[in-house]
Amino acid sequence: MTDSKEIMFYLGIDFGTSGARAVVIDEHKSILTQQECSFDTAENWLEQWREALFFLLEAISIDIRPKITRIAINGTSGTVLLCDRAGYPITAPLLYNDRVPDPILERLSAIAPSDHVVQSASSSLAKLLYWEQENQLSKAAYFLHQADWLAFLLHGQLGVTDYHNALKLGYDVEQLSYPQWLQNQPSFSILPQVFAPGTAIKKILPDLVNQFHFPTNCEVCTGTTDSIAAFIASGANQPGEAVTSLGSTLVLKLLSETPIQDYQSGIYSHRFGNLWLTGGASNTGGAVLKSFFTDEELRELSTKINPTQPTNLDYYPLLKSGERFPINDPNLSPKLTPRPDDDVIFLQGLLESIARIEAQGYQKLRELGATPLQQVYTAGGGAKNEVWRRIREEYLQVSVIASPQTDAAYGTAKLALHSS
Ligand SMILES: Nc1ncnc2c1ncn2[C@@H]1O[C@H](COP(=O)(O)OP(=O)(O)O)[C@@H](O)[C@H]1O
Ligand SMILES: O=C(CO)[C@H](O)[C@H](O)COP(=O)(O)O
Repeated sequence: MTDSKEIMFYLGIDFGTSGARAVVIDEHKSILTQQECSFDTAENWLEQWREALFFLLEAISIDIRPKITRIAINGTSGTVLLCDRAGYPITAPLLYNDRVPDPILERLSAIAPSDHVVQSASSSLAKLLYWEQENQLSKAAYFLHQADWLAFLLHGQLGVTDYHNALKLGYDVEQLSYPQWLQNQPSFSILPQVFAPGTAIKKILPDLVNQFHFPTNCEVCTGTTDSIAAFIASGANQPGEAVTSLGSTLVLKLLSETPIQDYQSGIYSHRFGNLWLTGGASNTGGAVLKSFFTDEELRELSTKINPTQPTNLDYYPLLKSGERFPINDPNLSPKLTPRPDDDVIFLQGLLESIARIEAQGYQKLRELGATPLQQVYTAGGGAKNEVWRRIREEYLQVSVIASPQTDAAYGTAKLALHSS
């Protein structure tokens, strides 16, 4: 197989909550192919991720693969694992929504600043401390994020991450270094070295060149998180532009000239070039809708909703107690009653309530000094719901448009395209 010097394609792979997707683009950001697969069960995650990765590579046409010169992968933010010197996982991963037991929170508050984003039972650092307490670290050589480990399967390089994934581990994205309080921890030696998202790290492994016919100069880059990938996909790039991801969870990201950090409301800021992606992730979202309705029912029932007649049902849709944003309260209870007999009205109440939480989130960002909201793009499974878009426009009082591209994998392919 000869390497192609003229034509260069870029592959982005998104590992979301319910499945994985791959998108290949050319230098003009036009999509050449899209592939996807879903995860079958909520167990054996590492095996499922590995299989999904290689399934997606195989699914990309043999005509396209030899021209892919850069690959980047995004994962869910806060999904982490421990592995040994050879990259073999020595624990099952802890997922983005897994929570550590309460005593770990006391350890966290003893070592990290009180208003830091790591002060959460689901932060990456909380998970590291949990494993430390469980005596897992003596066998571990590397603490990695999901995206780091999947990239390792392609380039063979361990101990590397990006500063989007590393934020919830405690990496200081303003100073671009690990803070001293983290460097003082005994587990510091197993933390990954941090690069800008989309940095080319290493060429793809020779075995994979042979197996999949990638060019020998194909580089694997550092990745990002799923929500930031969806933001990049949207094309939003001006302060005041925001992307709401209506996936399993509700995630808000507003591009701001100033970073915002507020523990009480679960707000934090990712570095985004010279700007800041401010926002937070709520536990409400599509997973709650899915617990009541199939996708088909959501589509059907939504067409019967009259958005000009609000229900005034005041729900707080959660699968279980605990909220992160716009109220950071691990004990906040779900509120899903009263349930009307008519499913159309019930769904409308759920959609309105999630829209209200979204509006409260943007309002909070404004109060704390973020660049005022101008326009909202929408990504994720809920983006295709037109009646929800209209309901949300009412609550947000700015225009709400479906992202021209909503696929996180497309955003990650763009990251690979712009990589250094
Ligand atoms: N028509 C619809 N209206 C609102 N939500 C929907 C609709 N169809 C699917 N969803 C929601 O989209 C979610 C899946 O979105 P997706 O972006 O694939 O999530 P993730 O990658 O976070 O798992 C599901 O939880 C489902 O409830
Ligand atoms: O619910 C989540 C699944 O990944 C994350 O918490 C959400 O994506 C936000 O994380 P980040 O701001 O780091 O991208």
